[in-house]
Amino acid sequence: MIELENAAYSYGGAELLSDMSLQLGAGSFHFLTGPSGAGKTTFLKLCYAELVPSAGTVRLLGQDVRQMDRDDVARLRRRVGVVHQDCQFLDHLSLRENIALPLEVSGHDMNADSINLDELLGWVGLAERARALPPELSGGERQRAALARAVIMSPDVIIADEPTGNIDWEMSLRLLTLLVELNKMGKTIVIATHDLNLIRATKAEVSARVLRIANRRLQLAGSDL
Ligand SMILES: Nc1ncnc2c1ncn2[C@@H]1O[C@H](COP(=O)(O)OP(=O)(O)OP(=O)(O)O)[C@@H](O)[C@H]1O
Repeated sequence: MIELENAAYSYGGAELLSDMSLQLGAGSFHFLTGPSGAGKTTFLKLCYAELVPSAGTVRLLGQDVRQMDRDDVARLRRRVGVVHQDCQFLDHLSLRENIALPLEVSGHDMNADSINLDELLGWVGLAERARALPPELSGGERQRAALARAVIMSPDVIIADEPTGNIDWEMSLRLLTLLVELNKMGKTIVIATHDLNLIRATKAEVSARVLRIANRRLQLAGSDL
């Protein structure tokens, strides 16, 4: 699904991530940890072709990101769902409209479409909040809405950047349960998190690999977490 071969990334000439080689296979579940500023968000952006490596190669769904044109990137956006760290919404649209936005932007006929928005809202526990405006939502509701928006196109890969950043433990577990469910449906999952307890709590549910960024390198963390 995602392959890195000696990939590196530099901001303004200073190398932040160096010599990363790794394969994230179809249906795999990966956590990504590392100190603040280590480059987790940057790594994820390389994984969903928001950034292009400054050296080496990143292949997403078999395609070299450096060789993608705008159409390729647009196609790819439908197959890779991203939960962003700040989960921004359009404040003047309801929660339901925000979640449906990726469908509308990609020209789906909302009436003819088989995707059941109400079912998705129910799955993330937000059926009752469908008409609420984003500023009226709690942190946990926003995070679950962001997940619903990321999966509405039925992507093969879901990349989540600190999806439990601003929510309590119980809600974090609930959100993670949703991601585990998606993985059991065959989706490839990559989650950046600081929260090692969350990783530990997931171990019983799913066979996840833990990646760590340290000293500009990507490493596989040991089993001592
Ligand atoms: N667009 C940019 N231009 C220049 N430097 C940047 C840019 N984006 C990020 N950086 C720098 O790259 C480093 C890594 O940032 P990144 O957001 O990838 O780290 P992170 O591990 O996700 O951090 P956190 O855990 O705090 O979210 C930081 O020092 C950041 O300031």
